[in-house]
Amino acid sequence: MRFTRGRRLIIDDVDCTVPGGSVGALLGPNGAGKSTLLHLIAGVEHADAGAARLGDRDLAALRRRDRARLVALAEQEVQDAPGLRVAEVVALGRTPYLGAFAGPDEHDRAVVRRTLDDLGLVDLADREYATLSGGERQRVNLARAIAQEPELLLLDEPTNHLDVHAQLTALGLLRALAGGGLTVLAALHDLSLAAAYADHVVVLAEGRVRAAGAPGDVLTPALIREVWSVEAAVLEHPATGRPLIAYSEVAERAAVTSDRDGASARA
Ligand SMILES: Nc1ncnc2c1ncn2[C@@H]1O[C@H](COP(=O)(O)OP(=O)(O)OP(=O)(O)O)[C@@H](O)[C@H]1O
Repeated sequence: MRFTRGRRLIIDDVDCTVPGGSVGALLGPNGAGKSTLLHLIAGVEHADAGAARLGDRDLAALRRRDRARLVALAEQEVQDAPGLRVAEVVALGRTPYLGAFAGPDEHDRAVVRRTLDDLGLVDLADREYATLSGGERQRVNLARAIAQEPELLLLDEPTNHLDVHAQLTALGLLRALAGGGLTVLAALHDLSLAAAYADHVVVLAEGRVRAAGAPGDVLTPALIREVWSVEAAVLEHPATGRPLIAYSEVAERAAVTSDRDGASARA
């Protein structure tokens, strides 16, 4: 997939795959192109070349409503919720399933109730969305996307603003949903959190895939130094055995080269 803004190449022949029914983490420094890639997959932006596929379906070729039944995108802020209460914002996730003049049916209401419960939002259900704290809003945004019951769930920094308990709850829920067949792709900045919850990581740098694969294979000190310009040790979590990244200091900033030979995904 390729995408330019004006004359600037933002996404440069990115070719990556997230296995179905798994949690994928999209990693990379600020400005790497993570949000743009999520927008391209979700159909919010349109690629100059290439396509995002879910199985063998070209997502850009689908009608908007059909695509919304397959793909949900949760961003950090919901802009279109003036005066809406939390339960109403979450119920917006059911819009792709409603008939032209029909209201929500029992299944729609049950999905909203269950999702509010899963994300600890029952007590906030009647609160106005605009009055929520940053972390509360983040959970509502996530709930709205989950209530959409997509096959592919795209999340832009879903743990931003969340306290540790809420982070683990949200990522644990995503893992459970992936166990039921949902495919998740989440842009994350916390490498240890990604390593703890993702089956597959894709590292973007300057609009290109720098590496992709299992977290333990990809997140090496050398790659972290090269992509983020930070010195880090990669330890083993004593309880889970997952990679645990311990940063030590800022490294001299290395130029990201265009050599992609070392990448495990074709870029
Ligand atoms: N509307 C826009 N106009 C011009 N450039 C843009 C626009 N939106 C994004 N960009 C540029 O595209 C590049 C990729 O941005 P993007 O938001 O996808 O990065 P990101 O990896 O999500 O970054 P972050 O971690 O900071 O959220 C950046 O250089 C950004 O400045």
